[in-house]
Amino acid sequence: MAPKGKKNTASSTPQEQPPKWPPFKSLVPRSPLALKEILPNQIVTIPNFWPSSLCKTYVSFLAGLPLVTTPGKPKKGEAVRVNDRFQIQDASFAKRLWEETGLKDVVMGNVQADDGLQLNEEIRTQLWGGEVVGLNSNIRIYRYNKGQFFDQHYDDSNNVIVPSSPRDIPARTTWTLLLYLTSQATGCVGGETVFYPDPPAKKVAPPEPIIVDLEAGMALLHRHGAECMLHEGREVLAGEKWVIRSDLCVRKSS
Ligand SMILES: O=C(O)CCC(=O)C(=O)O
Ligand SMILES: [Fe+2]
Repeated sequence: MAPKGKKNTASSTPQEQPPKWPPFKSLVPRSPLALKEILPNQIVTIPNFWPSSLCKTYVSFLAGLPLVTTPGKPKKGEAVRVNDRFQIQDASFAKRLWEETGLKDVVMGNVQADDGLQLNEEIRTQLWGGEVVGLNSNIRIYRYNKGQFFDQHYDDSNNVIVPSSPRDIPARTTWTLLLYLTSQATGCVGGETVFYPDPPAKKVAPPEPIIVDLEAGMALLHRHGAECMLHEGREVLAGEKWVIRSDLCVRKSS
């Protein structure tokens, strides 16, 4: 699946001081979230992960952060990414996003809506690529204005540390997490995330791409690293697309 090149390794210098992120108080109490399978073992979504009120609060807040426009010309081997970005190492926000939003419960199968993907322990471990221990502290915020996009690329798996008590956990990232804060309903046209399955054999026409339309408050998870599918963030045609990005982390086997 993921050959060398076109990797999403571009990074801006992480900011020092974490922002004062708005609270998630509108998320409790709530009914259980559901995992929706888009492509087996590759793409799942969590519809209505955040209510639109929280998305709106976040977009207003994030617009005040010092976002940096990425250069149009990437370094060798990097995907063309034209958007405004803010990046921060924030273990405390990653922990809150994991534990206080219902994400941990739905990913670990502690709570599961009846209409969601039902997984047993073994299949769950296989799906996520190990024992999930939290989210990557590397939090990325993207804003795409009209004309901006993220060209076709693969996402890398990275070795990370997930802070924990009594001991920090050596981990690696296995799935990308994208949380969409805007959609057509908020005036954003275009900007879909599109996945390109590999053709089943050489000289065979590639399967239809999988187009995921933006939904404000929906989270999308997709497998990355060696089995990452080629994907892109399509050009935004009107309005603004806002995304919060992190990754699922699994315990590194020693
Ligand atoms: O913004 C999108 O739809 C895609 C983002 C993406 O591919 C990434 O963060 O690696
Ligand atoms: Fe990506």
